[in-house]
Amino acid sequence: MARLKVEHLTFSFGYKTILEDISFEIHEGEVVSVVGPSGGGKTTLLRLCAGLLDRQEGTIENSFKTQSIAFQDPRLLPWKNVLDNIAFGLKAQGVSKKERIKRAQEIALQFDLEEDDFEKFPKELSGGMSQRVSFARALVTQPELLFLDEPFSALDIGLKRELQNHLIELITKKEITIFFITHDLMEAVRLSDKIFVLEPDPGRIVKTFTLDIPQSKRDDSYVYSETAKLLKDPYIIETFELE
Ligand SMILES: Nc1ncnc2c1ncn2[C@@H]1O[C@H](COP(=O)(O)OP(=O)(O)OP(=O)(O)O)[C@@H](O)[C@H]1O
Repeated sequence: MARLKVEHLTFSFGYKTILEDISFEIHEGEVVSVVGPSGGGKTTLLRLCAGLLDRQEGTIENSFKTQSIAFQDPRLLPWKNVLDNIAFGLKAQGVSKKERIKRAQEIALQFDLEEDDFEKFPKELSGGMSQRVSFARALVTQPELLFLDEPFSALDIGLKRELQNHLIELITKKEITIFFITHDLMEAVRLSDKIFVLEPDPGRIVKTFTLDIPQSKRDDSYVYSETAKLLKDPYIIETFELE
């Protein structure tokens, strides 16, 4: 079974230690989120795990065969149109041009992008549309492991829910493993099997919450009541400085 295994990871920018002695495992089919205050090192941890930053101390073993990432800012290629942006990762997989366009069109329509938008360039898109293109680009390659860095934060509630539901479908079909970071405890409760609390200065995982009910069965009242419980947890109170 594929897994991401992190052991004793410590990382500094210059003299500032950002992450200290982080260890955890993510197994195939799991959804794991990291919550914590701004500047606590969440993005740094995700970038290290995704191989976008060079490790300093500790080890990271990633045995997933394919992975992709969606960031908070969409990072689309300005010289490519919507479909070509979505299809970008498929080219590297050796998928034919015809098939790339077909798959990009299918996922674009699933994410409520319209045919009229397919030829548009990033500068012609709204923030929400760009987010959907970025999310579609990350999913079109059907990655085994998906890294998400606050991908829903700039979206309106309806769109956020729609994309979350799309992920929940993939999670329910056991088609994906997800590691994501968020400020939003409700989002973490809606989607995660495990939630790590990252306390800052330097970043350490101080608590892990486990949610046992399948994501597809978590209705709003479950999400609200579990989030309310989390908000009373001493580690959450301390980490987010709620008092
Ligand atoms: N390239 C860099 N060079 C120097 N310092 C950096 C760099 N990137 C991030 N940092 C610092 O590392 C710390 C952790 O940043 P990081 O972006 O990982 O936090 P975060 O928890 O993801 O924050 P946010 O939720 O605001 O995105 C911050 O103090 C930040 O200023």
